[in-house]
Amino acid sequence: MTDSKILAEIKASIKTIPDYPKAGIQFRDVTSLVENGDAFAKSVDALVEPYKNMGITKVVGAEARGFIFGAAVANKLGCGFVLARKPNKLPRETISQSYQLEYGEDELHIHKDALDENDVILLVDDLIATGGTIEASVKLVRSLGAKVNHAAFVISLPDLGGEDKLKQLNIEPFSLVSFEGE
Ligand SMILES: O=P(O)(O)OC[C@H]1O[C@H](OP(=O)(O)OP(=O)(O)O)[C@H](O)[C@@H]1O
Ligand SMILES: Nc1ncnc2[nH]cnc12
Repeated sequence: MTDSKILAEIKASIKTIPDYPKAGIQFRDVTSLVENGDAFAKSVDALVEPYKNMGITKVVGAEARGFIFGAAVANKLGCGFVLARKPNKLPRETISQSYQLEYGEDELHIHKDALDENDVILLVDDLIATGGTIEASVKLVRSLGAKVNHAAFVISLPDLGGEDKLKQLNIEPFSLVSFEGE
């Protein structure tokens, strides 16, 4: 368990931008955390901690902010990192899944040969809001036969219901900091 003082430092490093990218959205900007070397290192350590002895074979992270933390967590766990990318970015054969966001809709692709039934996956992203992105990632991973029951985030926005959606998919969510009613 990461110390609450460290978690408070991590939270304080995240800037909030009102009305970005649309009116009414409180944008929780993880770039300000990543720009702070100490907060970035502590965030990655805290994300890795619960998964050290869980037999994770690969981390999956979604473009673009999921790449930052997903790759760092995979490296610390000593496993591979699989990129879930927006359309027309991956060169080999892919499968795809469309999804809704807090402020739009999109589609994620994953290489068909990146995972198989022997893989145990940890999903990593910077933030969970509606859960649309991570639900699409769960569907992609499971449709390739890999096992996934855990997802880790730096930031949770519980008011948007994403963590509840994940529990219905039999995914245990874990997040470092939460912005609720703020
Ligand atoms: O829980 P959700 O409602 O799906 O929202 C969370 C997702 O939204 C953001 O990504 P975005 O699609 O804005 O793309 P980016 O990483 O390229 O900025 C964020 O990095 C998460 O992946
Ligand atoms: N409110 C928010 N802040 C930052 N990233 C987001 N992705 C979806 N909702 C977001």
